[in-house]
Amino acid sequence: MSSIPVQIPAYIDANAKAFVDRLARAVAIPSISGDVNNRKDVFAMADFLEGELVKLGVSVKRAKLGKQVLDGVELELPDAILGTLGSDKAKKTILLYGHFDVQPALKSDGWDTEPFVLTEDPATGRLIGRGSSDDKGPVLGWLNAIEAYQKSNVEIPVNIKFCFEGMEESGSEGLDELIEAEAKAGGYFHGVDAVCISDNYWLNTRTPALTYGLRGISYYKITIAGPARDLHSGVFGRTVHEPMTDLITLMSKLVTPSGDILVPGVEDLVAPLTEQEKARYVSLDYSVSDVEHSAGAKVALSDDKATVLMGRMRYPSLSLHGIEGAFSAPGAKTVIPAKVSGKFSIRLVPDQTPALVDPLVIAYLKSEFAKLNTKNTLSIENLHGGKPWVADPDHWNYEAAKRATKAVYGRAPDLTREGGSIPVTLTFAESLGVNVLLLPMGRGDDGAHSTNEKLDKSNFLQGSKLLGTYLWEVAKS
Ligand SMILES: C[C@H](N)C(=O)N[C@@H](Cc1c[nH]cn1)C(=O)O
Ligand SMILES: [Zn+2]
Ligand SMILES: [Zn+2]
Repeated sequence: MSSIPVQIPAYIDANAKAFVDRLARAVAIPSISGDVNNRKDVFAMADFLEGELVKLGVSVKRAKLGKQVLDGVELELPDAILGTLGSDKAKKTILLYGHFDVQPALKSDGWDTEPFVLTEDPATGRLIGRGSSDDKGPVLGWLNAIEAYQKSNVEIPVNIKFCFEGMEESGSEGLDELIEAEAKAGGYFHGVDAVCISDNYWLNTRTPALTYGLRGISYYKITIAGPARDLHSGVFGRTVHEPMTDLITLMSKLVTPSGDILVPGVEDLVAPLTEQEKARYVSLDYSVSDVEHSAGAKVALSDDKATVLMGRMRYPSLSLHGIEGAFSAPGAKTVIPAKVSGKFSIRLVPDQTPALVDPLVIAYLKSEFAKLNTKNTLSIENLHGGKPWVADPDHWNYEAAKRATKAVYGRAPDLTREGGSIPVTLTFAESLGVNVLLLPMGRGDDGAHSTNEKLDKSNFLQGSKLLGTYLWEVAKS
């Protein structure tokens, strides 16, 4: 069988500057889905992407997803962008999903450069900016690949459906319902043969990967309130129940410093490990120094590679994210905050689901709060959730991606499970009844969600070739 015509990768190399410039224009739009003040930017990013798709001849339909209440403000959810390119009955139809929203980023968080100015470091070839790796680079990678086919006068060998959303970093609100409706007969996604998502990362900085699992998530906000207003600690200290003291005590009961989850019953739901499965982690191209390199410090929980990998891929984790309402500015303000909210999430693995885990968490928080004998009040909210997902890595969709990886990178990919979450992955798999493949573009040290997020220019270009080659190979399956 034929290989992808050489003009396609050659076009990508020859147009590297234009592709990086387009990524810079995308990064410049601060499309932070979790911030009320940036909702207009998420819409601007949808407009930008729609414009770029239309230039490629994609027929675009914007799907309204309704409204949400965020920080007490009612907001329109960003439109999802659905698209179609090709409708040849003789070809397979591949659905591509990605997201155009990003995590928050402020220079003062510790960035070396402006987060929304894509900055190329000539020494390392890094393209630094929020969303460069997660997920604007990969989304534009699909567009680069399609443009390369068209400008090389090579027919795209599959029909393509697009589903790009602007709420992935905030729980994909509204998208499950859309996917379920559009999967039905006559719907936009009906007839799709397989799904491909480029929205995660290699395990390390050397080996391309295909990913066949994701952890789910349950995200909680617990609020403790008491005094009618913030108080002077000299006047009220040791005089009133302090919400911050209650909150810190409660949050300290959730997880041990070595990562064990203390909520009774949560770890018991985890599917048992088999020797066969353990062997897969042992064989992956990975070492503890890879996690230390990505984290930027020697802080791994274990010196054993398989234990570290399983901590990310097949065991749940509970992370404490932040406290809203607490004093956090510079200086030494002597305040007793009147109301504070702690935020934490649990990454879920088979056989855990939010429906099974949430009641355990809520019952435990209530019982631990009762032990504090405080007169303050506790309220618990579940901000969003999603189930874990695991696919068959021997499916033809994966076999096509393995061939594409070999063709572009000259080596076989690592088969990985990702510690992060893309909740709609399972929705696609279940409602369409097809295989879903995760085909990452960036490296393990990209720093998604972190300061100085980057995408290596070589990953952007080689990754665009990989996505184009995958479309070529999957047509042959
Ligand atoms: C893996 C993907 N690129 C990603 O970053 N997903 C987010 C999804 C999420 C869930 N709650 C908030 N964001 C993640 O895993 O954190
Ligand atoms: Zn992402
Ligand atoms: Zn993300």
